[in-house]
Amino acid sequence: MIVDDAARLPGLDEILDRVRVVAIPLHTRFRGQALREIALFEGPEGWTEFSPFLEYEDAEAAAWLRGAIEFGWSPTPGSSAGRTEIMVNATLPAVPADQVERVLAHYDGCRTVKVKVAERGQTIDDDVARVRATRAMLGAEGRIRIDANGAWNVDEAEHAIHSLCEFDLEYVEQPCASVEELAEIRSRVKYMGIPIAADESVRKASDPLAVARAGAADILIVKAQPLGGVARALAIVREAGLPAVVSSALESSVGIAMGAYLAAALPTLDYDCGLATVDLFDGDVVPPDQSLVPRGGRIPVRRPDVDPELLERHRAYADRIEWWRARITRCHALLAAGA
Ligand SMILES: O=C(O)CCC(=O)c1ccccc1C(=O)O
Ligand SMILES: [Mg+2]
Repeated sequence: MIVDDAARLPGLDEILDRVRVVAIPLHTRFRGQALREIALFEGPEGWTEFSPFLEYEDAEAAAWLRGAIEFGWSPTPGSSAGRTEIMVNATLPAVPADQVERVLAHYDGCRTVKVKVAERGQTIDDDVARVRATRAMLGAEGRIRIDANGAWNVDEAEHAIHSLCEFDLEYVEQPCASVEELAEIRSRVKYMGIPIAADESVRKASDPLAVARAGAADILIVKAQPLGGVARALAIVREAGLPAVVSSALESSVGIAMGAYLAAALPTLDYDCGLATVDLFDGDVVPPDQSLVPRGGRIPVRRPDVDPELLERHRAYADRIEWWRARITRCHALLAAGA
């Protein structure tokens, strides 16, 4: 255990009495999904979000519940260096090149774009066309990072990085699935000066520090909710001793706020954060003046107020609400048992 979790675990009823479940449509499919289901509840410190993806097992989802509880029940994390705004990147799903302009038009003023690559059913030519179109839109000064979500083997990753390096990549996120493969691809492309970032190898690993210990990445991607909260994410960054990029998990403005506080609390923040994904939604749970969609490439560091009317407008169907209540019950039991 790398942090003492000072916060007590609230009782299950305390959570279930307050939980609201919403389903928010996406204007562009992401991870194959066109609808995002999210559970929200209000703790003594404010609203918080629990939104592990539907297919995740309870053991993994329980870490997200720990993160959600921390944000609702622990004092709001303090900011480092007086940061009150966070610079964020646009996130571009693996769309055809002719849709790049339409999707990026949703993001106001982002100088950095993360391009999703290696989508199942697509080829490297699709990735090259998408990244080329992104570079054409951003101009020479924009920053482009790519994220393969571990889909390539080492040879595929090497070929892909060679094919994409002409577009000047800031870093390559999770090109391969395992820590061993990451270490191998990192050493193969080191001469090109393109850093390797680890995402799933941190947030899905039984040991989030293994990737740093193995020298398998140059950069850590950290996400508050999946890592069990801001305090745990900060501890991982501290112990890993690597530069960190704060990202998120396709959350509403409430979950994004958790990420904004993590970004604000980091001692150094050299990279734009993956906290702009509310722009992929057709709807939110907070009023427009409270929203954490980026303006001028930045989001504010604050807890947004939830709008009860929007909770109602996006309310999930009764069977889905029951499903989420059962999931919260199981994950709470895992946390209570010391998971
Ligand atoms: O980092 C970003 O730009 C946005 C967040 C993002 O890409 C993401 C969102 C949901 C699930 C997985 C991922 C990912 O980084 O792989
Ligand atoms: Mg990623």
